[in-house]
Amino acid sequence: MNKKVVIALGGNALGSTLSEQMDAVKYTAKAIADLVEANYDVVIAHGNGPQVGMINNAFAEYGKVDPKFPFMPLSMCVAMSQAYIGYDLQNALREELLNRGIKKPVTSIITQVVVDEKDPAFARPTKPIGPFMTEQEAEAGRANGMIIVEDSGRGYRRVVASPKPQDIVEIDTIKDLMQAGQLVIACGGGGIPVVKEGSHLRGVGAVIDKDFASSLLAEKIDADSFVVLTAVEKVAIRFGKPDQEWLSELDIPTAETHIANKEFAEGSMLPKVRAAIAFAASKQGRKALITSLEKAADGLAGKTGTWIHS
Ligand SMILES: Nc1ncnc2c1ncn2[C@@H]1O[C@H](COP(=O)(O)OP(=O)(O)O)[C@@H](O)[C@H]1O
Ligand SMILES: NC(=O)OP(=O)(O)O
Repeated sequence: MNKKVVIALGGNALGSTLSEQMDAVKYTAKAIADLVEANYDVVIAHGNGPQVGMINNAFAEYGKVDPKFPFMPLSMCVAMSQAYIGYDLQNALREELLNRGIKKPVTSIITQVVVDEKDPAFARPTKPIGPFMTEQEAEAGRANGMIIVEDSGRGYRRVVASPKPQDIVEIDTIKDLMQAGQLVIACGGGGIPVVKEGSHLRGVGAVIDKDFASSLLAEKIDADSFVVLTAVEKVAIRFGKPDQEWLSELDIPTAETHIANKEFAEGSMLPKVRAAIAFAASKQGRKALITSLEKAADGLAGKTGTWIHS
């Protein structure tokens, strides 16, 4: 039986602009097609930080048409990001698989992810979205009600609430499509954040971390492995320092110690390690891998990357 793998694609797999994305997805499709050829049943999730901010900004004009929405709601912006990233990714994958003689339908699922309205994350926005800004742009954004923070000397960036994912509404559809042999793209941008109100699902203003949403997705489909693909081949301690040490494996207690020692940067490596721990802790034998897009196949073959296990 094929092994089930959930892949979380980071920013380098998609780029930040439309033209970067169109090029990046071709390269990304090759790395994923390699996994399909190696007989993994793959489900793909992806980020949307730059894209969801860009969509939100682009809709600033819309407020003039419909004063009820001075800003396009973030839930709507996440839905749009899922659609246009999914569209590019789906077509790049379809073409790459066809070129290799593999007949496998590729489908993007508009995915809603349930969050808790009482999640403390709503009171403490931390998720950076959109482009970097100058000080003047940041001032203008603040005047429009945005929360904008300075990002470690690199400029200013808008931050929004990022509640933890609780449930995946379309999970049965994802499972059915996998069962039917399809390559599924789901939980894009962490999923459209919704709260349950009886039978109604109400979109809320947040962007869920795609690493946490993909970890939950991996749990729900009972994946053999959860794989976070980012720009580095391995996780390091003392990252960027002269005595930096790349790690090939991490058990959960050691990972927790490194977290307590602030070895993993908040907003970049920390959520990945936490999401990997969540999957590895969810059931005996489950393992998570953090590696680069280029090394995905080698990583799954046990040759590289950082493996997180119980
Ligand atoms: N301890 C660490 N080990 C390895 N990389 C780290 C570490 N701390 C921070 N990083 C940085 O985190 C980046 C991954 O985070 P980010 O770029 O936000 O992810 P994404 O691929 O999801 O867009 C790496 O490329 C690396 O520059
Ligand atoms: N939603 C999300 O986590 O996007 P990024 O990975 O682009 O930050």
